[in-house]
Amino acid sequence: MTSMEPKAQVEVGVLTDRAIRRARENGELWVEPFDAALVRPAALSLRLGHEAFTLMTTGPVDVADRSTHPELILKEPDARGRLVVEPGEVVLAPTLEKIGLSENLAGLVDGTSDYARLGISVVLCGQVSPGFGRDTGAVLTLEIVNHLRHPVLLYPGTRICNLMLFASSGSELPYGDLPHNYSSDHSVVASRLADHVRHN
Ligand SMILES: Nc1ccn([C@H]2C[C@H](O)[C@@H](COP(=O)(O)OP(=O)(O)OP(=O)(O)O)O2)c(=O)n1
Repeated sequence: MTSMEPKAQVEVGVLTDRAIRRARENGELWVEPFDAALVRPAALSLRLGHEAFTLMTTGPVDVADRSTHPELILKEPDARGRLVVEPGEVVLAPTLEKIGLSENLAGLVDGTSDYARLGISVVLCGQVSPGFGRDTGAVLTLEIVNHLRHPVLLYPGTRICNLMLFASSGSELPYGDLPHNYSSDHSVVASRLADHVRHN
């Protein structure tokens, strides 16, 4: 992808379907792979990627101490390519799409209501900063939790969350310029919290 310099003005407020398509056309928004059916009335849907990791703890987690953080254990799909999530398990999985936002856009990502109604949380409603993925594109990381008493089977490659996009007034320090950022991640990356949490 080419670097995204702030270009034409995007519409103010939440980007609706027409504005999302326009933002893609004028380079404010980059999505790969893109499917026109992902564009919703006021959001861009994203699909579950093909890799998943379970968060495995062996003891208490001190957020400031990386050695205590949960380990990311790769999960194999079942024989039919489905992702099995056990009750109470926390699974990190990338979106299928890599996205890139110019400095003029910000986003909020949340699971779709279809999943919430089944007792499955997909993401802890994350904010996506202006400039996220601007240089190379980056996946978003989903934190999938099964709140039911039995396993659930998920289908990689299918729609799982919605990214609401907002026109911003242009960030002075875009996310990709911050240290310790997730702006070039092409797969799930463990929490970097230990790098910047304050030790008292
Ligand atoms: N489910 C999500 C939500 C967000 N992000 C990406 C987009 C955000 O721009 C970036 C950082 O999100 P944070 O909420 O951690 O924002 P901070 O501003 O605190 O960034 P950091 O923690 O990297 O300093 O991670 C993600 O990959 N998956």
